[in-house]
Amino acid sequence: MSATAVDIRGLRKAFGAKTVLDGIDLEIGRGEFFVLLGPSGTGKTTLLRILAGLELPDSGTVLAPRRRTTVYQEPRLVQARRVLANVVLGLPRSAREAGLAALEEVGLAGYGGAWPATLSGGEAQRVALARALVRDPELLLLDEPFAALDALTRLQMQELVAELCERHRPAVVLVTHDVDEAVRLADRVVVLRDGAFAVEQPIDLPHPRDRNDPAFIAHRRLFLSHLGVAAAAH
Ligand SMILES: Nc1ncnc2c1ncn2[C@@H]1O[C@H](COP(=O)(O)OP(=O)(O)OP(=O)(O)O)[C@@H](O)[C@H]1O
Repeated sequence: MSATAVDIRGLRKAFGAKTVLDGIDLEIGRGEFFVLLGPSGTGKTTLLRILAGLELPDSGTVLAPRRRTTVYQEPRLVQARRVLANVVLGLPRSAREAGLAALEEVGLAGYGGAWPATLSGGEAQRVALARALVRDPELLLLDEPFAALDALTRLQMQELVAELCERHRPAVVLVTHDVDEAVRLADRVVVLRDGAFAVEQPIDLPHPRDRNDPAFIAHRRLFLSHLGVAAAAH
């Protein structure tokens, strides 16, 4: 089995006259937690959509596992189906047990019969995670999955995702605007700017990571400076 989950070579993508991705090369290892940071409109979601098979590149090659799934900023639950039915949507009946186990893993044991409308934002996002988990993805694509949550729930969800990924070891691509989230979770971070990687940095710190650790702060500074934010202000 290859150690590489994702292999992108010379990827280019334009929308009309606007080149969004301009010759991207990227290899992501199995079980690697990879984070894409970048200012708004730099093509992070476009890269994720290409990895999901939802968008085609103009040129270049993209190899990604077929067993891949995306969690979005909003949970995208079917309101007319109960929670468990949402988790196993599109799967055979035999997936029910695995669906219940996935709900338990995300801290929602006993919620299978609930309706989505009765859930908090954080709970709904946990259901979206369970729906991803039950598919046992080799590649988990996370498109700002915590962005709509309050600060405390966001921290709890980051912890949960770190635990789940540690246990199941999918390759992960997380898109975020949150520098601390990137440093907290990533094995490697890139900052995407003007169609290319402005900086690429492994984060080799033990988990759980302490925001006050000088190494954490140094990474934060580096990424903020590449995002065009004055590091001194932080
Ligand atoms: N289907 C499309 N048609 C035309 N332009 C598009 C399309 N999809 C994306 N774009 C443009 O491509 C650029 C990159 O968009 P993308 O959503 O990938 O950026 P992003 O880095 O994810 O932004 P954000 O952080 O704000 O979500 C933007 O200028 C956007 O308007």
